[in-house]
Amino acid sequence: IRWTAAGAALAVAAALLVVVGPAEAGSAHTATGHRWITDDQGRALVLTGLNTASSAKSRPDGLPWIKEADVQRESDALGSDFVRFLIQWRNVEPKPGQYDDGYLAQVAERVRWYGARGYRVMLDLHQDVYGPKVKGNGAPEWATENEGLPVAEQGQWELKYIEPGTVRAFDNFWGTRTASRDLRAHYAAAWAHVAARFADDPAVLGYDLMNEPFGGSVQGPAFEAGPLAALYRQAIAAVREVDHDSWIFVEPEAVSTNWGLPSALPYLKDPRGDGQDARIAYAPHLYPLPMDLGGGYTGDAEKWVDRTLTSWREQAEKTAERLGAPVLIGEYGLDTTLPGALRYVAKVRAMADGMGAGTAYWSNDPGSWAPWDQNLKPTALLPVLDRPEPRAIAGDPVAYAWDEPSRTLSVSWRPAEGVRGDTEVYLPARFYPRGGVVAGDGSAGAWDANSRTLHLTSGSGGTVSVRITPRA
Ligand SMILES: CN(C)c1ccc(C(=O)NC[C@H]2N[C@H](CO)[C@@H](O)[C@@H]2O)cc1
Repeated sequence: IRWTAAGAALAVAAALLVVVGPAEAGSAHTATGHRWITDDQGRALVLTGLNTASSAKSRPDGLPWIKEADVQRESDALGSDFVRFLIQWRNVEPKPGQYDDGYLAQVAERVRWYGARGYRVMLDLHQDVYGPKVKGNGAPEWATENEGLPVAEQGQWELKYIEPGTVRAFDNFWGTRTASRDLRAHYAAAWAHVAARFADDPAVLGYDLMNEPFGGSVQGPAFEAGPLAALYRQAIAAVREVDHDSWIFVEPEAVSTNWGLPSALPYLKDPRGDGQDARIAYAPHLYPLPMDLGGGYTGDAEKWVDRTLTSWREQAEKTAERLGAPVLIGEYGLDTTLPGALRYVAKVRAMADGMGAGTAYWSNDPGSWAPWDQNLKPTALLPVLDRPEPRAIAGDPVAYAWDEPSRTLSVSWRPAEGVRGDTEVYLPARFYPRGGVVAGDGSAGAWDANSRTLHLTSGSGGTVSVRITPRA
């Protein structure tokens, strides 16, 4: 396959043909239509944050660019409470069966920086284009069996995925060909080693088993329901041997679902249990192809992106329902200097609110995609990401939404048996300089000016619905 604009446009058309019609806010698939990641008080968590960091892909130490002060700055600037933290297999297992615990200690130190500020951390065993030996990142050289086949440099990095050497390396990993060793067993064992290290770390929420999986010469449902599901089952079993409680996040094949095409990922059983006891979460990425093709969110590109968003949500909710899983959008983002880019980001956040999905923006690396520039000064993106949001909802969430024109954050929930504590919402200074005024049910509890969090009690009745506006 050669990814041409025409071919990609065809993919978009195919994606949009599967649209059954917009999943309206308030449809069965919004907040009360799925499971939630909950805290130790049983509260539903709305996880909001960034990916940290793309720089880990290329740094020899496999670590992000940040220092502890950068975590403090993010917390002060965005009020975020979640981070998708990239780690590299090449650093976890530099030699077959030999693990670098010094690397994991470095990772643990950064996890501590986030945990000390109330963040929950998802560890993402990240790859793009398999690994350095085939001009990508992620896998160690010893696990890259490209059999001498070439990988030519490409003007568009994505095209390296379909170079002969890359496809061969993936085929040997997935067992589509017979590799010299069982690479999937090594991958699962590496995850078991990481999970054993972080199983008792209170800041680590869970593990994202593989970034943007690619099936090599096997694509689509044959890949997702075949080798990918098999690897996930192997890794889930390995992790559960050493870590009973962390959440395990699974991603679909990227090349189609990023754009709103369906996933064929099947239900993945958690040895921990079924239903409410299972802790498998669905973590798709969102990158509408029309935006890549059209360069922004205006005119025709905006129309096509909107149709892609509708299709993407429909497909993500269908897959999450099949998996019995909460949804966390593991990546969304763009060059925010593109026309209409900030309206797009705001739209994605509003869609995530309607889905009851967490979000991790791609990425925190200083530059035109990020909330800060190369001098760590705020970009125009920062105020778009720094918006009011529930953080923890003390019951079964019904809906929540931010309306910027009226400066109103609406939150409603049904108190639930066994759920303790208040509903907590983040109110950024830019909209709520003196805190918030609560109208509706429930009463405003303590205002924590330090974390800019308003606590809402649930009262003793049925559904609680509140609207929070700025205090004059
Ligand atoms: C051809 N294939 C397999 C392909 C094409 C395009 C992407 C992609 O844009 N991914 C979106 C972002 N995600 C990564 C990090 O996970 C970033 O580098 C991409 O911008 C992925 C795969």
